[in-house]
Amino acid sequence: MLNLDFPSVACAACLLGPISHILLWMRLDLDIVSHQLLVLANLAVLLPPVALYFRGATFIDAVLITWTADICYTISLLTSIFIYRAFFHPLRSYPGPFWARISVFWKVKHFQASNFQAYKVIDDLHHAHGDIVRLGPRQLSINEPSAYQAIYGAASECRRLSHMEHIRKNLQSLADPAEHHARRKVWDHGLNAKACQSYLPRINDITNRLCGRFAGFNGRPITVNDWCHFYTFDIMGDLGFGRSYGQIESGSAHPAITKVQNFLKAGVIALQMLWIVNFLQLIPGLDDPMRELKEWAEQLLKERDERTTEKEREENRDLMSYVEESRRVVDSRWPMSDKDIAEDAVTLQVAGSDTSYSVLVNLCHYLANYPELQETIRKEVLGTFEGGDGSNGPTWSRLASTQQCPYLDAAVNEVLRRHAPVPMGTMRETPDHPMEIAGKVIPAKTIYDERCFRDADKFMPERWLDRSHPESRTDLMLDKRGFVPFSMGGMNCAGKYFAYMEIKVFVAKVLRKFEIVFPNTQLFEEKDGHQAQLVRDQQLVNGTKDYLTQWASDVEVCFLPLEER
Ligand code: HEM
Repeated sequence: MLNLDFPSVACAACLLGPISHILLWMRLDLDIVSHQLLVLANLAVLLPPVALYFRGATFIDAVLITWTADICYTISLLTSIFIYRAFFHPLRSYPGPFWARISVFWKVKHFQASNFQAYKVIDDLHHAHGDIVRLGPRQLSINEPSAYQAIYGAASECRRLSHMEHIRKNLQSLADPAEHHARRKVWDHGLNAKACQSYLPRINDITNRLCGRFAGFNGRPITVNDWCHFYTFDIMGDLGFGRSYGQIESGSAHPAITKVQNFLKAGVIALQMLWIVNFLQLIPGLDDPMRELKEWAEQLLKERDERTTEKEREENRDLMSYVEESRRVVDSRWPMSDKDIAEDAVTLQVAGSDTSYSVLVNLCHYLANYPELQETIRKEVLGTFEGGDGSNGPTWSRLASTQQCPYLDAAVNEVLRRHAPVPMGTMRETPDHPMEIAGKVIPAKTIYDERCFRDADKFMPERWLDRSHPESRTDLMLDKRGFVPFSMGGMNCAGKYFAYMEIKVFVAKVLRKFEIVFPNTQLFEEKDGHQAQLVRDQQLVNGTKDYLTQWASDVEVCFLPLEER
């Protein structure tokens, strides 16, 4: 019979904890190797008892000694991680909640407890601890505009988190700057000013259809959120695959899109613990809405190829026709499969719709809440339509002009400032060596979250007006570098131009046809004045959720038809 020395095994396991922490665990990216580690952990529980049994130990003794070793090892490893993260980690001098130093679970718990208003949790932390806060074991949040260039700028050494690519590989998750740059060039061709203008007739057409639906409500109150979602997704469907999702016509959400939205709700938590996503992906049959959307994107691309000839697609180019070009033009070092193209198609759908939608919802609120602003913008946009019945839409060069439509531009920017569609911004990681950011040396492999305006919590488009404008309030603009809704640098939003176009065409067409009012405007006007406007604005802000992209508060308004002008 094999003699087992329990105390010696327990002592050896306790020693192995800190040694393996220093030599192995601190060097591994746990988000990437999590499932291999899970397999190893299972083997560590199952194999030793079998080996010991065959070497003559009793089955009970073999199991007990393995469990003793596993438990001692786990406790000593966790203690070592705890002591290191709390007192010896290179980020130890940065302030923040104690438990946030120890585990990402602190953040996850507080994000969830805030009812998915993570930006408020982060804002409170900055008020309590200053501009740089330790938000996780190896994560800092930096609320200092002078740092943005160093973190996101084109010359920055910071990268996207490499483990994102291991979950899903698409343009938006690519960490390698060279591969990203090669693929991004193609997108830039499809989303530059010239290309966007070629999409204008299709955007006009979809906006006309939306206005037709609004007219059908005959001034009855509607919650605009769904309609703005239908609008932005239908536009992306049409421009992506040459086929709208038909949501404006049906008045109901496409099932695949509902799935994506549910997925994004979980995404804000999943992003903090990508190792869990790795595990979940291993479970066969587990519902994966993104996979479903990708398969469906592949199907739509196939149908589009069958429906149209290459020549037709070349004559009537849509966004996906540029993305598909990646296969031919991107360096052979990074070959692209049909699945990669479908991944990019999904990126286009989500990045292009779930962002602009919230800007439209919030704009509807402000236009209804500030009737004078609405009338000013209406006068501006009416001057951009040339004759006819307006169905061809406004002249883009006029609509885009900050000289001709200064308040429209200012209102859109003010909404983007106050209600960033990607509320927490995007994360970056320092390189393999420490670097200086905002006057501080930030250790290697640190992850950032990000976030300057007088009366920052007030909706004041005037802060955006050019100095030469009589209503300009440039005194409210302290540091424009704090305005980065589209991020910055070579990995910034590819669809910025498109987004401004879509939003401004929506406003121009809607204001030409309707007056936007709250259902109870009469009541408000009699009872209260500016104070009530501020209260309503604050309610709008308070109801905003962060599901990776912004989930706007419900906005109920009436579209009262105007005499054709
Ligand atoms: C108001 C609307 C929008 C906002 C605020 C916005 C914001 C953003 C942000 C913050 C990013 C992340 C950049 C980073 O990683 O640093 C991003 C990426 C991206 N956006 Fe937008 N976006 C908007 C609309 C659009 C539209 C309409 C499209 C497409 C037509 C689009 C396409 C993309 C793409 C393709 C990426 C990935 C870029 C890359 O990785 O190179 N976005 N956007």
